[in-house]
Amino acid sequence: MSTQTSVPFKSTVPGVAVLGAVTPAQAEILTPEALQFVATLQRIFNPTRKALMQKRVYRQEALDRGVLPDFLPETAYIREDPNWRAAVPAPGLQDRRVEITGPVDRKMVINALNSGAKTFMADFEDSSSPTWFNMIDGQVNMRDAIRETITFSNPNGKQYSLRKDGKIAVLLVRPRGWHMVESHLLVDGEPTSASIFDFGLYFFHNAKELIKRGKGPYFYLPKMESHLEARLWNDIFNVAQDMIQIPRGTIRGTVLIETIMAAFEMDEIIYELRDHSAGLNCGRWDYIFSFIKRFRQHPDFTLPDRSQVTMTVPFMDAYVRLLIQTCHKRGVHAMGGMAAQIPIKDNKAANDAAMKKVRADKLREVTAGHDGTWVAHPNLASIAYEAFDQHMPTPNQIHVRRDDVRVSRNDLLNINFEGQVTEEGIRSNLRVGLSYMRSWLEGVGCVPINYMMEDAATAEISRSQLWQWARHNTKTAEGKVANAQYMLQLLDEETAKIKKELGAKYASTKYEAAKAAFASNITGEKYNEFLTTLLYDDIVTTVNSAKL
Ligand SMILES: CC(=O)SCCNC(=O)CCNC(=O)[C@H](O)C(C)(C)COP(=O)(O)OP(=O)(O)OC[C@H]1O[C@@H](n2cnc3c(N)ncnc32)[C@H](O)[C@@H]1OP(=O)(O)O
Ligand SMILES: O=CC(=O)O
Ligand SMILES: [Mg+2]
Repeated sequence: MSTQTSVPFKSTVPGVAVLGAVTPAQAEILTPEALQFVATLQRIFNPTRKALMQKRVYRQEALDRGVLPDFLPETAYIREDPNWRAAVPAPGLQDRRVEITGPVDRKMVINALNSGAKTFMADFEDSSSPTWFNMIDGQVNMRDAIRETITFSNPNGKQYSLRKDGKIAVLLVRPRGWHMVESHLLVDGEPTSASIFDFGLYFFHNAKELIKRGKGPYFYLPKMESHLEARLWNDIFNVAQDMIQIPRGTIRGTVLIETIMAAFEMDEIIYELRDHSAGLNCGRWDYIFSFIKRFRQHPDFTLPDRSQVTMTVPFMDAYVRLLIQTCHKRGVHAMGGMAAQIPIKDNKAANDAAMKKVRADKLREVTAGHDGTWVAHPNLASIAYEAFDQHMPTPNQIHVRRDDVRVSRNDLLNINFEGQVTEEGIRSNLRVGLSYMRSWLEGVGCVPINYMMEDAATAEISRSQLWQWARHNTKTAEGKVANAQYMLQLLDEETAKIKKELGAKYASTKYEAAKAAFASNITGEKYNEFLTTLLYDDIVTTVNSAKL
């Protein structure tokens, strides 16, 4: 834990080097057996991971040439077969009407498990800055949470422990996506896949304990772009279960459909994972990001201000409907997503307006047919319960089939709706991007900005919109051309405002580093696939130089 001193760690496992310093508690995670387990998965599966990442590059080249996505002809037999079903919901996952999410920080893990939500998605991904400390400490926190020994003493004197009434949320874990590596663990001289690192350590230490306690190792699987990427997870699940000798099919994974490419492969993704599937989730924020990213070279796919890209615009509405229909056809949960509004403490009227938006979002989800939803903050759980309890009397509504729904390729790509790019929209994206990147570089992956939750996915939207608008010299509502020069001028102005607000404190923040990285991302020239991979080297803190 944070009060302990971190020291270098020497691995005794052949071919495995730990380059991050650890506290004594963190060292308990890095047992030779656990490191060997992760190394085995890495050796078997990392080549496939890398090949799949290369496929994404080729696919982008085709998109840039104008080959837009479509349902795959070669997997039509999977989509068109009405008879196959995925696994039945695992113990503790039948009723998921309210799921709280949050980073793997010790205090927040306790608060989330105590929040009254049905489940808690502990997030190594969008809401975590993947510093070595955060990632390895998160594993300590997961281990202690599962064994119900987790406690926390806040420096302000407040003590935290788990509630004793048996109403602790069921745990699901979201490992980092396929695109990330963990540079503090080398296997045969190469950084480990961050997905394999997060999954492997969590699974190795906790799978049997979870089963003993009547649940299982449950995951959320982020940012996939194809059913072949889902197949990779399924293969890993099979080998991991075999290695610790638990039955195949014990693991459950809920896949976030949060890329435009995956939207065309929903059936196939469930099919690949069918013995391990716990359904799909509408990862709305990454989905918007992906839409902008993948179509960024096409001026006719330019979206208006971020605030105008709501869940009811045609391409978002189509994606929701297709996801619910697909999940229920295959007997699995169709989970909703995250409203970005969070409680506002110092302004009742503003808080009421924000809560009204959350309520409307949850009502939309439950009446559309979702089986549950996400909340970003414990105080939002009751609003989500209200909507789902009123409209979903059963533990889920998987039995409600939506065979009447027809969603075509054109529907998934339909951006015919009113909207504008405004100077305020540009400034808002600049402030979000700058402030979020600053926090991320300082080790915090989810922050309130202007009373909204901002995380890696929402910041990516802001960054990518600016890039796309500059790339196509988009005209603003005020009649300006939003080219690179304009973006950089507004970036200077917004940074100056922040500098003035913070005064002397500014110098001790990472704002300048954030600004430098941001500036190179908003001119419409070189596009980086992810902000997180771009910035990752800046948070790497290796202490051992040994590269095996
Ligand atoms: C696009 C996506 O991927 S969405 C999923 C990823 N995003 C998330 O998971 C969002 C997680 N939420 C958060 O990180 C936070 O709620 C924030 C950053 C948005 C707001 O945080 P704050 O401003 O600190 O909230 P606030 O001050 O109101 O917190 C009050 C209490 O609730 C706790 N809390 C707030 N959010 C959470 C949460 N999601 N889980 C557990 N506890 C929480 C705080 O730790 C604090 O506890 P304390 O009173 O014991 O100190
Ligand atoms: O992970 C969720 C999202 O909206 O992105
Ligand atoms: Mg996401």
